[in-house]
Amino acid sequence: MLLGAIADDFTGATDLANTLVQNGMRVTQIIGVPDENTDIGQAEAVVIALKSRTAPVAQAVQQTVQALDWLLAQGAAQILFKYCSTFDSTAEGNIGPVADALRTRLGTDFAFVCPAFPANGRTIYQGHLFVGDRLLFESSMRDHPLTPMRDADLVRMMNAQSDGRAGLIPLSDVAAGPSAIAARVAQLKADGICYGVVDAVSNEDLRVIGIAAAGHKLITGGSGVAIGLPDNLRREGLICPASLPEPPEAPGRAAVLAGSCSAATRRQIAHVAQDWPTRKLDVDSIANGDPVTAETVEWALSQPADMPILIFGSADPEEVRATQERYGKLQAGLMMEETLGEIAVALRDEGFGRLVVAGGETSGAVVSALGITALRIGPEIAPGVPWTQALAPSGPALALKSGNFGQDDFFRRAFAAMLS
Ligand SMILES: Nc1ncnc2c1ncn2[C@@H]1O[C@H](COP(=O)(O)OP(=O)(O)OP(=O)(O)O)[C@@H](O)[C@H]1O
Ligand SMILES: O=C(O)[C@@H](O)C(=O)CO
Repeated sequence: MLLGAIADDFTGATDLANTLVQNGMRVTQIIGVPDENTDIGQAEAVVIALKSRTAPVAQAVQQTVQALDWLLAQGAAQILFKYCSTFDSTAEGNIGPVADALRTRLGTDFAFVCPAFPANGRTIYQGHLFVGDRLLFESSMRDHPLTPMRDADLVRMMNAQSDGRAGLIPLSDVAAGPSAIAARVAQLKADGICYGVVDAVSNEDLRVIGIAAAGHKLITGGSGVAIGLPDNLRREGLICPASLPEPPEAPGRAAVLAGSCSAATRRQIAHVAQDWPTRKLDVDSIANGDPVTAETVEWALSQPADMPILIFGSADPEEVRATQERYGKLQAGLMMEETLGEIAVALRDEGFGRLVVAGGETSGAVVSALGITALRIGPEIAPGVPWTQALAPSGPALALKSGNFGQDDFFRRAFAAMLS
C-alpha cells in the first residue's frame, strides 16, 4: 500500500476513492478507524472514511491520528487528508486542528492546502475559494445547516483554525511549473509558514501540483489534489495498470434517502418528486416520538416495486433555521440522520438493494447504521460520485452523493447507470 488517505466524511471518501480509481489505482475504502482484522486486499491506496467533519475537535483529532497510525503501519509513504471542496469547517476546525495533528505525527513542517475541484466548479485564485462564479461565502454554502461558510480566504481561514501559519502559492507559480512551486514552498518554509494554500483553476493545474507534491509526506485538500498523485507512483513503476471499475451487483428495489439540504440536492429532489413515490420526513414528528420509521417503511412497501422511491428530510434554509431554533443545530441534524439510518436498515432488510444517499453526514449515518466497514468503488455517475458496493458485509449497492454534487437529474442518472 503506497498512498493512505483519511477523509472527514463518507461522501468525501468515495469522491476521493473515485478520483484515484479513475486515475488508475486499486483502492479500498474503509469505513471508520480500521483494526488488525481489516483486510485491504491488493489495494495500492486506502481511503479511510471518518465522520469527523463536525465532531468535537478533540474527537476528530483523536480518530484521525488513530487512522494515520494504522495507515503508517500498513506502509503508506504519503498521506492525504481529504476535506470538503467547499472547506466545510468552523473557526474552531476541524480542518486546522486535524492538519496540525497530522503534521506533528508525521514530523513534517509543511503541507499543501488545496480544496480545488474544477470539475465541480470549485477553483482557487489568490487563495480565495470560488464555487462557480461566486466566492465561497456568496454561494449556497453560506446557509449550510452545520458549517455555514462566511469567508472565502483560505489563508485567513487556515490561520484562524490552525496553530501553524499559512501562506499563498499563487497561480503564477503553478503556471510556471513544479519547480516554481518547490521554490515557493522553500521560501514559505524559510519564513516559518507551514501551510501553502495553492491556487488551482483547472485539472491541468492540479496535475502540476501533483508533480510538486511528490515526496511530501502530507497533502491536504479535496479530491482534485489527488488527480496527479497516481502518475507520480506510475512514473516510479510502483503501480500496476488497473482494470476498469466493475458496476456493482444490485438486485432488489431502489430508493433515494436524502438528508442534504443543499441547493443542488433540493433541485434533484424537485426533479423526480412529481414522478416517483416521494415522502418528506418531518423533524417535529421525529422529536415528538411519532413512529416515523415504521410508517415510512410501511409506505415504502406499499409503492410499486418497479419504481424508485424518494424519502427526504431536506428542507430550504428558512425551514432548517426554524427547526434548528426549536431543537438546536446538531440535535436537529442528528434526529434526521438517525431516522434516515433506521429507514435504510429496514429497507435493506425488506430487499432494497440499490440506495442513493444524499449528503455527507447523512451518508455517514446510513452507512454506519447498515454496519458496512468496506466499500468497493464502481463506475462514476457524476464527477465525484461513483456507485459503490458494500464489501463487508456484502450488501447493497450504494451511491453516496455529496450534497452539492450532481446534475439536476442525478437520481435518474444514478439508476439508469446501473442498468447500462
Ligand atoms: N429538515 C431539516 N431540518 C434540520 N436539519 C436537517 C433537515 N433535514 C436534514 N437535516 C440535516 O442537515 C444536515 C445535512 O448535512 P449533510 O452532510 O447530510 O448534507 P450536505 O452538507 O449537503 O452534504 P455534504 O456534506 O456532502 O456537502 C444533516 O445533519 C441532516 O440530518
Ligand atoms: O469535496 C467535496 O466537495 C466532497 O467530496 C465532500 O467532501 C462533500 O461532503
